[in-house]
Amino acid sequence: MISIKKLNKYYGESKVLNDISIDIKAGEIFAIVGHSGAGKSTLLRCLNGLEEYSTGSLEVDSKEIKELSKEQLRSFRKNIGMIFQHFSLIQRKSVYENIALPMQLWGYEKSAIERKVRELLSLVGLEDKEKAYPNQLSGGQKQRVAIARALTLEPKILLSDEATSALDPNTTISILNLLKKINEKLNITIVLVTHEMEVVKQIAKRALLLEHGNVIGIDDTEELFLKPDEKMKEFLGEVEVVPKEGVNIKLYFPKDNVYQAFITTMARELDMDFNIVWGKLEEINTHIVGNMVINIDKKDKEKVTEYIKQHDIVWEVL
Ligand SMILES: Nc1ncnc2c1ncn2[C@@H]1O[C@H](COP(=O)(O)OP(=O)(O)OP(=O)(O)O)[C@@H](O)[C@H]1O
Repeated sequence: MISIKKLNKYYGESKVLNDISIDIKAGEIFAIVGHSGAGKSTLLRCLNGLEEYSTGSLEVDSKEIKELSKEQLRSFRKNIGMIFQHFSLIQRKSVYENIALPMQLWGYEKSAIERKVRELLSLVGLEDKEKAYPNQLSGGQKQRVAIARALTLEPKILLSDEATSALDPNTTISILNLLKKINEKLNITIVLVTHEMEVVKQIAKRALLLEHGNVIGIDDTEELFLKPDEKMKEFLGEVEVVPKEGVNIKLYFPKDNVYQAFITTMARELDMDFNIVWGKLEEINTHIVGNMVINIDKKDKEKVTEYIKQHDIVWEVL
């Protein structure tokens, strides 16, 4: 659905996107992740034609964005909804009027607008707020209005630029659940930009890591967090503190394996004690995944690694 190849973007002399290549599939929830200034928003703005790219190709539905005329770009944007960190609602308009606005601008009939706005108010759970004004709403409610407004023209793609960054953790979860529902129910492709790893874990199927305009990783979210490579660890700021004595083995539990009492069974079967250095379980994309570091005596290394190899466990010696 979205195909980006060798995309480069300069602001004057400064290169802010360097040789970006990604394919985003229809119906996917895809995250663009990075620290401040990485180029996330610039990439998102290239996606909806708000920003021009310098070289390379960016196709949406097999159409090269930079080859679209002004008129074509206008109808292209109809297919792309966008939500922002600070909601961008019009303060002097009611919830109903805010949601109705894009359809009014495109000249839809009043009855069609009314039908659509009511359907969307129900989808985002704000049926009782249609007469309220933005300053009478909480942050989460404002974002729900913005989401409804972004969906009025029935876009195929929803772009989200830090849409939960101004919200508290519980409200963030409820907005992410709403985005998941929209993705499943309306089959809308969602591309979201965020600097929050929790957001990526909760919602994204795949993620792209950006740093200073460079891609430093792109993979399934579970893979990225379950078995981070050195760059990902650096990106996450994770430092692994392990004992200097003995051998430290890190075990990665895939989603189907996590509840199995692997460690205790191994201890029993090998008749051996282990030190558990640390371990963590995480929910990624509704799956529970985890990893654990054990510390063993040097003399037991072969026995333990042989045992692990016989099971469906990913592991490494640290
Ligand atoms: N209009 C502009 N003119 C010149 N430089 C710009 C412009 N917009 C962004 N930049 C620069 O491009 C780089 C990437 O900015 P961008 O806003 O895409 O990053 P980001 O990852 O979205 O960061 P943040 O999360 O802080 O918004 C930054 O160095 C920024 O200063």
